[in-house]
Amino acid sequence: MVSLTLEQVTAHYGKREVLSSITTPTLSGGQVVALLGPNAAGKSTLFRRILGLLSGAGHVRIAGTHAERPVAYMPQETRIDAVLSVYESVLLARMQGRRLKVQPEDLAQVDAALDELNLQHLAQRDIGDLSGGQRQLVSAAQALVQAPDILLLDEPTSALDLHRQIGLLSVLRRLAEQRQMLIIVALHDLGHALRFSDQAIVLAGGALKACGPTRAVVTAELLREVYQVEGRIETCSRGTPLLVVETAL
Ligand SMILES: Nc1ncnc2c1ncn2[C@@H]1O[C@H](COP(=O)(O)OP(=O)(O)OP(=O)(O)O)[C@@H](O)[C@H]1O
Repeated sequence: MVSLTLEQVTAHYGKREVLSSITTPTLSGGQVVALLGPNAAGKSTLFRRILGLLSGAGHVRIAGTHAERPVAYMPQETRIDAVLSVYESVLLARMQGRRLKVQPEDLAQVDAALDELNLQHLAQRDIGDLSGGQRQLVSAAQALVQAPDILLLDEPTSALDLHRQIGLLSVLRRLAEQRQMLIIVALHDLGHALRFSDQAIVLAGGALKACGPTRAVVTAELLREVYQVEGRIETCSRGTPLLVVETAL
């Protein structure tokens, strides 16, 4: 099974160090990990560092994969390319780094990604004509279609309505289990993190504040210290954790 371990990982833009010595326990496939932290905490930077797009000290150790490209990434910004249809853009994402000749398996993966995210009805539309939320789902499909062992998604629900936020996070949770993928998803909604993630990594000011089971990590103390918000976590009658926010400090 795939696993990811960060050992004293740093990252810098020019001379400015943005991540300071991040070390995590080994994160294994089959689970969803929420990457949490306030604006500018370093979440996107950590994703870029894991992908090898930024340099820095320490080690990003990935084990248990034989895939040519084990990690797929959905960036925060969704690019627009008006000359491609949705189907073509997802196929293009699939073909990156592969043979140029499209195989039946590639087309099957495109259909599967579009089906998973309920995007088949948009398949022939120009990607530049889509709404912001539709574009965000297509971007998720472009990452999913690569059938990675590790999937990194940077705020994939920020443009989605509530129904689609829950839909996407439910799909991710199921796929993590079915495909034994390790899915790391940057989120600002701590309620979603509590409901849909197994583990949480919390960054603040480029440093690791906490890493562990989400319910143990997302506490009233964390809300106060990291988010400057007074609140509490309750459990509803069905056992689902609920975030109750009282006031910003
Ligand atoms: N390309 C860049 N060049 C220089 N500094 C950058 C660059 N990208 C990000 N930074 C800085 O690195 C720090 C961390 O930014 P990052 O985008 O990783 O935060 P984040 O946790 O993803 O934030 P948000 O929740 O607002 O998306 C910030 O201080 C930011 O200004």
